[in-house]
Amino acid sequence: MSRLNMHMNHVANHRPEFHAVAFTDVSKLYGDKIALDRVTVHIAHGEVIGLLGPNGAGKTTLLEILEGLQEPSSGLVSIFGKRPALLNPGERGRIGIVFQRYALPSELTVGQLCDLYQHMYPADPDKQGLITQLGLAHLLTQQIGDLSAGQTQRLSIFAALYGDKSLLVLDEPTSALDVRSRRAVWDALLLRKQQRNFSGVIATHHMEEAMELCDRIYFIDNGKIRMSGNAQELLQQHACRISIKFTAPAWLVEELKESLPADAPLTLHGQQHMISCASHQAAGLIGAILLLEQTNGLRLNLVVTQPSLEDVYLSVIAN
Ligand SMILES: Nc1ncnc2c1ncn2[C@@H]1O[C@H](COP(=O)(O)OP(=O)(O)OP(=O)(O)O)[C@@H](O)[C@H]1O
Repeated sequence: MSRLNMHMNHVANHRPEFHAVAFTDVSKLYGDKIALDRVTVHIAHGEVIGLLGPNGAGKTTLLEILEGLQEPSSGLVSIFGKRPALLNPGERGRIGIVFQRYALPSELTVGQLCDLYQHMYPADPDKQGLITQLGLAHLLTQQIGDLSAGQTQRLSIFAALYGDKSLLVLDEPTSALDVRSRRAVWDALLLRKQQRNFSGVIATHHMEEAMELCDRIYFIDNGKIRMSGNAQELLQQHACRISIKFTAPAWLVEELKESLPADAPLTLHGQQHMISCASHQAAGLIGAILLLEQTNGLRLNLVVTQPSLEDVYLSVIAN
């Protein structure tokens, strides 16, 4: 990295206005419950981050602070260089939100709400395109109060994406969606991202969603950030183990056990045996099993599984 880049990074880390969102050393207490514990998350302009963590980890609390619905107990929060409470209506209008508890006006029809958004954001030319992409075209005359949970969620995503948005704050935006609708929403988000280059923060329980949509992923647990990076970095930082699964008669398993390294345990899962090993051990062990298969004329149904982001997550959260 050049000295100029290093200097710019240093300045950016200490000047919140250089980030779209700066969460610096933020804690939040509900009574004596610590929901966020000295959390620092900086989101660059045009960057979308993912928040992954178990139920009660603090994801919604972080998003609610960002939205100005909660005040932090300590620490600094800024959006485009300002405290959330000090944003003017115009600046607020450039934040697209999907919240679990955010209700749309149930007495309007879908079409009326979309028209209202067109009126609020007259410069956005693509109302019809977004309606079609999000699978809302056949629902325009339906009252919002009569929509299913997934249909309501797709309409909330329309409301978040439509208009000149600079920041998206999405809390489990596809939790109620079927597989096809979820992918349609991802496509719509990625397309708008290409066109608008907004920043964003997405809390989700879907690893695949985080990998598809986010430039960087934060694992949060018990109010603390445990790990962050892009998917590749997270996999590399955390040396996860490879699993080698096979079926074999007991005598062969006993034979194999004698040649296994002490740190590559063999366990039985139903009918399947599994060896969990470090990546540098995998090739040798696979070779040994294939040799046993060949010399004994057996079919051992060997399956090798590389660690996934979900494995990293589970192991980070378990620790
Ligand atoms: N208004 C509140 N009053 C008291 N405690 C709260 C309040 N809101 C959240 N909490 C607590 O703070 C912690 C963090 O909750 P939060 O809703 O931020 O978790 P989350 O990561 O979004 O969980 P989930 O994945 O289940 O949505 C939890 O222990 C929760 O019980």
